[in-house]
Amino acid sequence: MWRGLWTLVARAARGPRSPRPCTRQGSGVPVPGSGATIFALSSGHGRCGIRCGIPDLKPDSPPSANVLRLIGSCRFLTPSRSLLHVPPPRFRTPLSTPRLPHVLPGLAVLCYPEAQTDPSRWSGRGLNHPHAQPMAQRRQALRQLDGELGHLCHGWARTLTKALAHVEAYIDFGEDDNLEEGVLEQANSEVRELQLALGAHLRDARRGQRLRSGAHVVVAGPPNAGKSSLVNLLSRKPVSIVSPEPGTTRDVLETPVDLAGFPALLSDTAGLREGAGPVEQEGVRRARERLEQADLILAVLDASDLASPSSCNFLDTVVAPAGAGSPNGNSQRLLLVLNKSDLLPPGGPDPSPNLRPHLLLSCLTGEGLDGLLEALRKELAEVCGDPSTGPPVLTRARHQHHLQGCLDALGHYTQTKDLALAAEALRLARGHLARITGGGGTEEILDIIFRDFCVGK
Ligand SMILES: Nc1nc2c(ncn2[C@@H]2O[C@H](COP(=O)(O)OP(=O)(O)OP(=O)(O)O)[C@@H](O)[C@H]2O)c(=O)[nH]1
Ligand SMILES: [Mg+2]
Repeated sequence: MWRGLWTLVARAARGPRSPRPCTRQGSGVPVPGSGATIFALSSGHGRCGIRCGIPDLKPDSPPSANVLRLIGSCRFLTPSRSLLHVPPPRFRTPLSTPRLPHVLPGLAVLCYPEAQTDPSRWSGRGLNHPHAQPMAQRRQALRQLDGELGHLCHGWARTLTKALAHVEAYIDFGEDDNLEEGVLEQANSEVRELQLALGAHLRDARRGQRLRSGAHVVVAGPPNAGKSSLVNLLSRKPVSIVSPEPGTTRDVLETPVDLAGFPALLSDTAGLREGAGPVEQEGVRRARERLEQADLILAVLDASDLASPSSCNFLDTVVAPAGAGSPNGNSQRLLLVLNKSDLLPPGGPDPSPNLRPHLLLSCLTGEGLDGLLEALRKELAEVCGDPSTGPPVLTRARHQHHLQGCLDALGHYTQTKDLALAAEALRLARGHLARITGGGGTEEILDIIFRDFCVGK
């Protein structure tokens, strides 16, 4: 299988855009040629890929050891699965990552369908899946890899181990060895602080999930406002049919996109209006359903047609409630976009001074797109959590599961009156953290007991 892979790599590298030949690196079996190809296995939802690049080999500067080690570890591809060669010009470039300083823009991408690998093994090393690597995801993954979340968990684990050791010491030596007063109270207060910290962190978990899977951004508005044009503009591909005929889009069309550095699932929807035929009505029903699930609504109106009944109806039924907050207290995020600004008189007054804050855009000319992307970046940073500023968020279900298990066990600790059961709850809690951080063995507990108390001496 590797021979086949390398043949493809070498063939890609020998193409017209890649004058340099390749040699195999990392596994010891050379591929004819004098240069060197570095590739990186990467993965994402549903498929993964291999990205190839020619390293910038300076005479006294070999490719980084990281690269070579990764090549040696590419063990997820199995011979039974076929490789799909995506030829130029569909290269995914540039291949510039902080961890691979020697790799130049990629020569080829070998996409590998239906990979059943654990994405977390590869994403975040600067080698993410070629179609799913918005900056925010990459930053978040790098921060997790660099250990920010790890440091946090290790800190919690240390606190918990100490509390457990002190409770154990109290049970085993409390009467005979005259442990200092307040040992239990101290453990209780540390556990309470830990509960607060874990609870706060877990509340961020949904944001982490959005960062991993993409925020749901729904484009909605009255017919003919330019919703599909906007979806095509943001996704930079013709996802939806655009036509001057109102009611062109009738179903929900989804496309994954990188929106201002954040991963998002962008949905185009049918124009909201009453009294259309049954097919369009079904489209409208689906659009409304999708709106309810949106993390962020991109509400699009025709700036030159704000007084039409469909525009007014949309403002009343979708835009106003989102701004005012829903009955259950969760107001939906919404960005109001007035499209077709090119149809307004140049330099004229704002067409709608009484509307809530809005952005003027022309999908036709692209004017206003930068402002929209900046507004999207701010909104999505709120929705997903901005990995460059906020605390590291939980993007992995496994971490979330164990932190929740730890928190539940701490809840039992605080509730039970039986000291033996309380210690068992702490042990359980520590076990959950150990699944993330490792450690948590008996030696650690004993070390703390003998360090902190004058027992058995
Ligand atoms: N002048 C101008 N025309 C635009 C602009 N954006 C879209 N259009 C035109 O408006 C018409 C409708 O655009 P669509 O993107 O199909 O609108 P839609 O909201 O998806 O329409 P439905 O799917 O029917 O609800 C098309 O003829 C577009 O070319 C714009 O910024 N300026
Ligand atoms: Mg449309």
